[in-house]
Amino acid sequence: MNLVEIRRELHQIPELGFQEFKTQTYLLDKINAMQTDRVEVKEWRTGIMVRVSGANPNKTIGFRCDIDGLPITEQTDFPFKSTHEGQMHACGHDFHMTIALGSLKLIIDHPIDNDVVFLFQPAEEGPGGALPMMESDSFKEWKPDVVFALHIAPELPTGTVSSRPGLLFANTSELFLDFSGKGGHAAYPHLTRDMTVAASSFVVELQQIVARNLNPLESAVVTVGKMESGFVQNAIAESARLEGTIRTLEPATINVIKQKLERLIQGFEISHECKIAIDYGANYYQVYNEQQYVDIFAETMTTNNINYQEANPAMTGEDFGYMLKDIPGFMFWLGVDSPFGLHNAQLTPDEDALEIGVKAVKNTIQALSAC
Ligand SMILES: CC(=O)N[C@@H](CCC[C@H](N)C(=O)O)C(=O)O
Repeated sequence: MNLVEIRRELHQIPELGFQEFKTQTYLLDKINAMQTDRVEVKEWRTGIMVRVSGANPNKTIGFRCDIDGLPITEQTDFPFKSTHEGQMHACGHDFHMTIALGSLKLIIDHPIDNDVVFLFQPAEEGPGGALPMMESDSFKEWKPDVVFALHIAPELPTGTVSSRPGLLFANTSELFLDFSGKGGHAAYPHLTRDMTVAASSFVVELQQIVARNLNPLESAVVTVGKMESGFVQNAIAESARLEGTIRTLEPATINVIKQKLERLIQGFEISHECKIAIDYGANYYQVYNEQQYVDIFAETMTTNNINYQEANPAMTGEDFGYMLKDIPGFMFWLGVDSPFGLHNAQLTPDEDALEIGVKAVKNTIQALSAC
């Protein structure tokens, strides 16, 4: 299987959450080409579940990958850059899918005792595919006893993997705020309520929630990643929109931040004479790794000459956290040595990491089967 070719083909067709139609067709073609009588395939919305029957099964091992891209315009000069304007695999899901396909092929070609389920999950970047996938009858029928997943890590060297027992990724909540007030002519500010000014002040004030309302020992991040307002240079904007995300290490801290945010909104509605509608979008539960499985993973990596390094918790979010809330398992970082990080329009992961990822996943499945 040519992993680099597959990754490049997938890289060219990034699609947003629950719109991964071309991606699903591409994956199904590859999966169907591996079909044997031990392989069953189910489609779930734009995702896919594949079960490979073991020779003598008494449990099911699950490996999950995410398949969606981001609304980011790629800024690389690669001949295989995204062909979908304004969309990019800027979070490495092209790598995750390729590694899942490569490992699936090895597990089909080299049968193990236990059943293995490969989950190609849509919409990780939003609105979240893990939870609805888990609620499907297909998932319940093939529910794994242990599950794991990986994520590329641009800041780690190729050949290194990393994880930790306990909390790996944060709790997250999306944040969408719509400001509306009385717009008008740029020359008459006293007759209007300027939503560009209101939203700009709000972004600055928002930072005080973490800095001045939370216990400094409770880690949290509030980021506004997108801001829009107005129509033209010489009119005062009647509307503005902020799009962001809240991240915390403790699940309960998210609610503390939301309460403070809502009080801030009340104050802004009075002082700026406007309305502010709030939508929390998708909320993801923390990724919490089971010690026992991280130990097996670390030992398996060392035995297979892959460098294992203990990770720190990160403020990234992952809806895989919902799977780990229900099923024991873990997630790990795969080093891809990119000078540009996740969600950067110039992310350039090292393709040598594909082989290492396949080796890590295949050997981990075998180790989990044997334990
Ligand atoms: C690994 C990673 O980068 N995951 C995303 C998950 C996004 C969750 C949601 N859309 C949000 O922004 O809260 C991340 O941004 O961490």
